[in-house]
Amino acid sequence: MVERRKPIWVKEAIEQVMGYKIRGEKELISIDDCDGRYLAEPLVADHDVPPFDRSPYDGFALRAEDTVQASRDNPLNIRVIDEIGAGQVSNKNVGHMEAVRIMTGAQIPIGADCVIMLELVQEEKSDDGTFIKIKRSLTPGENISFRGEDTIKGSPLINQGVLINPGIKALLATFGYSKVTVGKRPVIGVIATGSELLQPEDELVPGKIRNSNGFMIESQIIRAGGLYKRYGSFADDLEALQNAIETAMAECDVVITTGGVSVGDYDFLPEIYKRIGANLLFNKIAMRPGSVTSCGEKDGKLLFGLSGNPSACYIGFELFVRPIIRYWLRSERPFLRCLQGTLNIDFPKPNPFSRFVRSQLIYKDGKIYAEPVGLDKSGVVTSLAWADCLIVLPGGTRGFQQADQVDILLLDDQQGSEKPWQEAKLSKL
Ligand SMILES: Nc1nc2c(c(=O)[nH]1)N[C@H]1C(S)=C(S)[C@@H](COP(=O)(O)OP(=O)(O)OC[C@H]3O[C@@H](n4cnc5c(N)ncnc54)[C@H](O)[C@@H]3O)O[C@H]1N2
Ligand code: MOO
Ligand SMILES: [Mg+2]
Repeated sequence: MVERRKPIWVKEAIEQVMGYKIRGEKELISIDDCDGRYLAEPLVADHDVPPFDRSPYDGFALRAEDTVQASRDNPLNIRVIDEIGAGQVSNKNVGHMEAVRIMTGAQIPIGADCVIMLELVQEEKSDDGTFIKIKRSLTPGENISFRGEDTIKGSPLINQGVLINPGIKALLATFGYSKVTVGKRPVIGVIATGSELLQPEDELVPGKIRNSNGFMIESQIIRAGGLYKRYGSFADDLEALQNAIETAMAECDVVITTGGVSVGDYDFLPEIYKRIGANLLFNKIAMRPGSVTSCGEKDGKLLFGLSGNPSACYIGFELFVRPIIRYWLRSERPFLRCLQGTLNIDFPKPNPFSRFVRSQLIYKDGKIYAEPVGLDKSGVVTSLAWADCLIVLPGGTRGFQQADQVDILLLDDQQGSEKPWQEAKLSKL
């Protein structure tokens, strides 16, 4: 008699997994290597930016009070007493009816309180020196980028656990972080199971397919911010598989297998959980696809048994493994971000369980829509390539119509969410 498994809610499965979440260690790395990494300490401005009052234009720095009488009919002559480019500092004090020729980015000289652009003055050189003719008045502070106008010393800028993007990298350089403290990446072991599996370079032969899940999971690990360790694919051989899993559990922070978790004759994962003495957190979840997604814990480490069906495998990773990786990387927002939007087409399939539909986001007339992509079957692989979100359709519903409001989980988003999306429990388990 085949065992009957008791399903649990997705929300509960996430809670069970997060019961074993771990914050990873920190490491100090070169700024050159920080792309794609997560800040392990908050970034605080340790000085004002800009650090001095500076000119935003190529022009002349002068005193506004000297220009009060200037007009088209009454141009005033102002003596140019110095010239500075960015990086230079004038040692002259700008006095009455004096100006310093200044380039964009240069520090405003003492005495000056405004800048006029080069295009707005006429420059005249004579034996008596260089003068500019000013035909308009200026106000104090005009055309000055003030010290601290971007950010002031002590301002919190970026939280820990945030992905270092090009803008954050610019801040690291601005504040002198030639080395940066980031979260050490968890090493996730990846094991594909199945006697039908070939390598990408292998020719197809009858009955066999290429291992796509292994590569997909590795890519999902990278997207989540972790490191993968590839153990390759294994035939459905209990002893060999158990060996590989035990080795991976010893060498990695988390281990993922794909395939072999259901009730088939060659689905050996359930037996392996028993044999290695893992504490089985769940082996059935009220969701589609991915209902067979399993997870065990051994000595504080998680062993995820993702489905062999590509779409189920993909979704199992995003819902359960991703938050573990993001939490490890010190994120305060490890879960998928959820938006509410409008279903763009009918989806008539009834849902006994919560359904996660591979979909694409669409922005139309200022509103958010989502539309399923490809065939909605667990064994389908192609739709994954087009999906940038998952529409969540609650279980216990009889299908959905165009214009219904739905929850949408974002797949490529880096911001994340503090909490998992709110699962609607409309059906009975
Ligand atoms: N009698 C039942 N049969 C099945 C049930 C059930 O409840 N009772 N559940 C079905 C559901 S739902 C799913 S999902 C699958 C899960 O199967 P497994 O996780 O045991 O995976 P496999 O049997 O090894 O493979 C399933 C499918 O996926 C293909 N596969 C496997 N690994 C890969 C890979 N690395 N890359 C690409 N494709 C892979 C494999 O060839 C099979 O076609 O069980 C249902 N059956
Ligand atoms: O777990 Mo299966 O993917 O529900 O189809
Ligand atoms: Mg199976």
